[in-house]
Amino acid sequence: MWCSRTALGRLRRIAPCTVTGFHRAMSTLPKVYVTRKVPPDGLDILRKSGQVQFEMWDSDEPVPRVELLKKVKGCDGILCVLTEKIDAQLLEAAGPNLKVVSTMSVGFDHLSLDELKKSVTILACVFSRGIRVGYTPDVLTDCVAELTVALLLATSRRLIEATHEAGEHGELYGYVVMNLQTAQLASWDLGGLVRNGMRLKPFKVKKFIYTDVAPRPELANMIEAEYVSFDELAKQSDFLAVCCALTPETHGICNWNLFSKMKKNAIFINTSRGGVVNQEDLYEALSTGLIAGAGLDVTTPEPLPTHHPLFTLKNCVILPHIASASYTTRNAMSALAANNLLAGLRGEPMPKELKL
Ligand SMILES: O=C(O)C(=O)CO
Repeated sequence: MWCSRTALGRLRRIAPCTVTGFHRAMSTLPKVYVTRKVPPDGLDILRKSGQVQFEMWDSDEPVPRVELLKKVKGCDGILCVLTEKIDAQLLEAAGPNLKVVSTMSVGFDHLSLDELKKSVTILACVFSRGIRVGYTPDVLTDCVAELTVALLLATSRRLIEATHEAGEHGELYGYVVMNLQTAQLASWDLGGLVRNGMRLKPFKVKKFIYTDVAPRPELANMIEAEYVSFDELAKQSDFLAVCCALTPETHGICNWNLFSKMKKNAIFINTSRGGVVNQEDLYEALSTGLIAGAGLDVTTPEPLPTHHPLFTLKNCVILPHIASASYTTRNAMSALAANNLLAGLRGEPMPKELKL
């Protein structure tokens, strides 16, 4: 269904055989495909703008690739989420009208940036695709930090395991874990450490440490975090929370090299992207007691197949990528994604544009 705001402010289906003035006006509006049932605030912005006609994959499940390739044909804009690979094949399917890709996510590893800025040859003329990209940083960081803390506590206090024991035991006397008061909490994304650290400080964490491309004392001072090398980070942390973006540099960085340097009591948390972890190495580390536990909000692939070995481990808590899943946050993300899209189509600066 292609939709826009009518003169009466209502959505209507375009009947191809009844071409009225209204329909003619509609057909000149830029076409947008929305790849998921996005929360109401974003949809309202698109509808009320009167600026676009859009069709939406009206489901909480990802749009099948074949359908997506069909639907983007001739579109001026795409509003997507992180399950959609925006790559050469998709850009080819969309065709030369495509001007804006607006992703409702802070992560953009599903977008092939090289392809988006690439030059293409059409009828012997070379054109830069010049596609602009919007994304949604900041509006989800509190929600993600909240989930990171929840996952860290659930994993370290073995809450999921404990719920299964509750029917059989009173006080589980042998069930002891390390708590936060004696712990050193680490991350190699300082922004993430600060956001998580501020929430965990009242738990009386002993020390915060981080590594990054370089020390960032101003931000670090907010929680008195100490800059250490990657090796020291691995050796010293009791809790290691990964919050960095997935890039060629961070791909697979959490591997045997890291796990083998960590403490036996260490808890590993990942709320960034599954791709930063070598899952075979993580399985080995968890199943041989090299580290104590892992809490993963993200995996490769997503969803992780139910027969995956990580699911057999009691000391691995796996969630289905829900870090940003609160009503307020998802609405804010959808609103920002819609505003990015509309600004991009008007040729104006986007509220949050990714510089390509
Ligand atoms: O927005 C993103 O990139 C997320 O992964 C949200 O959890």
